[in-house]
Parts: sequence; structure tokens; C-alpha cells
Amino acid sequence: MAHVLLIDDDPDLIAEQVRHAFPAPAHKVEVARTGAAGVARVREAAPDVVLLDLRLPDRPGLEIYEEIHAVDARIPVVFVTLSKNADAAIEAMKRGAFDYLFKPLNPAQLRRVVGEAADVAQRMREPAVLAETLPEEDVGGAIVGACPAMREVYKAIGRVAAQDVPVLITGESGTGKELVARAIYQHSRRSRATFLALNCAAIPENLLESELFGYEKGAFTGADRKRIGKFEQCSGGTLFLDEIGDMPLALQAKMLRVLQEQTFERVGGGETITTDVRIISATHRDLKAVSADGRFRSDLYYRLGVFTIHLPPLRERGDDLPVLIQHFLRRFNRELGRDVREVSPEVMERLRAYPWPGNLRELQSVLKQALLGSVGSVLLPAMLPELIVEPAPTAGPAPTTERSSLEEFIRGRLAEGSETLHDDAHRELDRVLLPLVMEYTRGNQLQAAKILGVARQTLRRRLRELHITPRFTDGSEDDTD
Ligand SMILES: Nc1ncnc2c1ncn2[C@@H]1O[C@H](COP(=O)(O)OP(=O)(O)OP(=O)(O)O)[C@@H](O)[C@H]1O
Repeated sequence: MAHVLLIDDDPDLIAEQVRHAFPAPAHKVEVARTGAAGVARVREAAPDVVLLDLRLPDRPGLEIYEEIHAVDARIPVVFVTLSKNADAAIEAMKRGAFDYLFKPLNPAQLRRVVGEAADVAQRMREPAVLAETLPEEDVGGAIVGACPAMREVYKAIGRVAAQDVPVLITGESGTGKELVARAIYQHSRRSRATFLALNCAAIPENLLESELFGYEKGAFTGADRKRIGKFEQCSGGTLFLDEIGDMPLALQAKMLRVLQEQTFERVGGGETITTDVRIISATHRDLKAVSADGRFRSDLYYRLGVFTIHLPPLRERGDDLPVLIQHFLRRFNRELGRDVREVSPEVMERLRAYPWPGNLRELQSVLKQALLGSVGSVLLPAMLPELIVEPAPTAGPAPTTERSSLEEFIRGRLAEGSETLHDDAHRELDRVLLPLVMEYTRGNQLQAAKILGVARQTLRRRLRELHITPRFTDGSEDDTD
């Protein structure tokens, strides 16, 4: 459901287009014909998105924008302007407007931009409650769980939220990194300003720079107008950069400069722009290891990770699992029109035995599927999707001879009073790990490096240092430097 307020003195055609894109009763579209009436409506009704004409009879659109911003800076404002000269809109974007559209409106663009704005508005409003027990009411966005590791997470959020420093959130995929980022934002001094999120892994490398920093007209083929990036759009607010570990090296230098000096240039531009953005970043990678490998700048890593919060995987959250199941069941019952209130002991046993590689996101998906196939109020084993009925082997490698010998090696060194145990143990681990992976890939170093998550040069160096000669070779590898 989106509640859109259109402020336009000649709204008939546009209003029809907006209503067509966001039809009742699922959505609500209101119209105000003057700036003053529009601001009054924003105060009374707090719409999700405002579409604001830049030319209004009573006052300039930018002034109206400032007023709306003062009432509630979280309401995304999309400018609508007749002229293709978007200077005023750019000025507004700099001040935090969400986007702008040119008249006549392109219906697909209208739907996309207003849809995105409504989504952002909803994310900013969802209270990220830190719930140690299950909230009485189902609060969308509540962080549920009270295991010791999650309590540490809550403490960390509380400690860092009000300080205007960058935060790095680490944890496996689906552990709630975005949820925590929003909680930090909502408890921060910037909570009434914009929160924008960008997934660095989801955007092609060549587009990521312009998404973040914007571009000048003519910066590249197809850049037919100036475009503001997230850093300008979000000035005064908080920018959540998901999967920061996937940011290309070339962009990392520009990122570092923003963090150090809060300045940058748009792509293809010479003007130095100053911004004021709090960066919260997240990654499922071991950023320290990635930076040791040279795939991530270590100076940037240290800047981003001034304060780091690590989210535990679901399999390490002990008794949070039943509470989370209850929480999600309640939400999905409502969404899917079901009434499942209990989980049979056998189902609970299976859910507990499963290692949840996809963490809470996977738990949600499994419960949703189970609910879709459910009848009655108890979740029975037959309703669980295949994945759970046939549980995968539990997390962590089963003890092997190699592992026991590694343990023996460590114990031996401990008894000797080693002071280089970390390096020695890694070397010992690599002696087991690397030949196995090389055997698995039949000597293909490129594939082995990918599996190991290290650069190929690192793998080659390591093989050489440890005098490991692959038993297989498919002839595709050149082992000489
Ligand atoms: N502690 C929690 N309590 C309730 N819901 C949670 C919790 N943690 C995560 N979720 C829910 O699980 C889903 C995945 O969370 P989120 O997107 O924040 O994870 P993520 O770590 O950012 O994932 P990815 O790495 O894949 O981007 C979301 O729907 C989120 O609301």
C-alpha cells in the first residue's frame, strides 16, 4: 500500500496517471493544488511519498520542499518538472529529494520511481525494535532473539548508534545485517533524515560508481543529463552499503576519500562536492582476509570497520530458534491467511537439527512453504519442504583423521609453549587443505582459488612455500611465474 500526495496546480492529467499506476483500493492518491495545502496535508496525513511540481502558483517548489523536509525529512519527495533543464531538481536532490521526473510522465518510470520511494519510506518507518522476548504485537522489522551473542549485538547497537562513526556489520548471508543497519539508523541522531541502501554486489561494476557518486551530462554514452548519486542524495543521512566486500578495487579509492574528507567528484565532472553521510556497511566476507589478499584496500577496511558488529549464524543462536519460528509463523499466518499456532515436537527437532546455511532468510522461506502446504493449526513433518525432511549433514566438518592430526599438532605446540602458533597452525592446515582442493579441481588453480576464496597468486605462492606439487594437472595451468 502506497499513500501518494501529488502537489500540483494543474493536476488532472498527472493525477490520472498516478492513480492508474497506483490504483485504489490498494493505494491512496491525494491531490493538493497549492504548496501551502500540500504542506498542510503532509503535516496531517504523513503520506509515504510526495510528488511535487516545481512550479506552483503560491511559492517556489524548492521552498515547499524545504517545508516538507522540516515536517518530516523521511518522506521521500519526487519532483515533477516541465522543463528538461533540471537545475532546480538537481538543487533539490542535493538537499535530499528522492528523485525527479519530467513531464509528460513516462508511466513505467513513474511506477518505478514512486514505488522505490514508497519502499524506502516504509523501511525508514518500520521500527527496528530490539526484542529480547517476542514482542506482544508483531512489529515489522523487530529484531527477535535473546541468546548471548544477540544480546552482545544489541549492546553494540546501543553503544554505536548515537556516535556518528562508520559501522561495519559482518555475518553470513541472511543473518539480519540490513535489519541491524536500520536499527542503528533509527537509534541515531540522523533518524529523521534519509536512509538509503545499496547492494554493491547487485549492481554492475560500471554502474556502481555513477549510482554512488552521480555523473555529469556527457560523462559517457547515454549520459544525456546530469544525475545525482546516492552520496549527494543522502547528505545529512545514512547510507547502507551492503556487500561492501564486493566493491571493485578501482572504486575503493574514491570511497576512502569520501570517508576521509567527505568530498568527491561526479563521474565526468571536475566540481568537488562535499557531502555529510554516515556509512554503515555490511559484508558476508571475511574482510580482513580479503584485504590481506589484496582484493580490498586495507586502509578502507580500517576506516569502515572503526566499529564492527558481528552477527552470529542462526545455528549458533540456541534457544532463539523457537522464538524466531513463533515470530515468523505469526507474521506469515497473517500474510497467507493461515492459522498455524504450533509446531509438532518432531518438526521442532528437525528444524533444530538443520544447520541453516541460509540463516534467517532460509528459515523464513521454509516456514512460508510449510504454511502454504498446511492444514489446521499444527505444523506436522509432512508439511515441511524436502530440504528439512531430509536434513543436510550438520554444520561443520565431521572429525577426520586430518582434523585430529591438526588438533594433535596444536596441542603439541601448546605444550611446547609456542609463540608462533597462529602461523604454524595455518601452515599445517594448508598442508591438508590445499592438496585436497587441488585434487578436487584436478590441478586447476583458477578453480581452486575460487573455491578457497583467495587470489590465484596467493594460492600459487602458498603452494610454492609449502612445496606442494599438485598430483593432477589438466594442462590448463601454467605454474611458472
Ligand atoms: N533477529 C531477527 N529477528 C527477526 N527477523 C530477522 C532477524 N534477523 C533477520 N531477520 C529477517 O530475516 C531476513 C533477512 O535479514 P537481512 O536481509 O537483514 O539479512 P542480511 O544479513 O542483510 O542478508 P544478505 O547478506 O543476504 O543481504 C529479513 O526478512 C529480516 O527481516
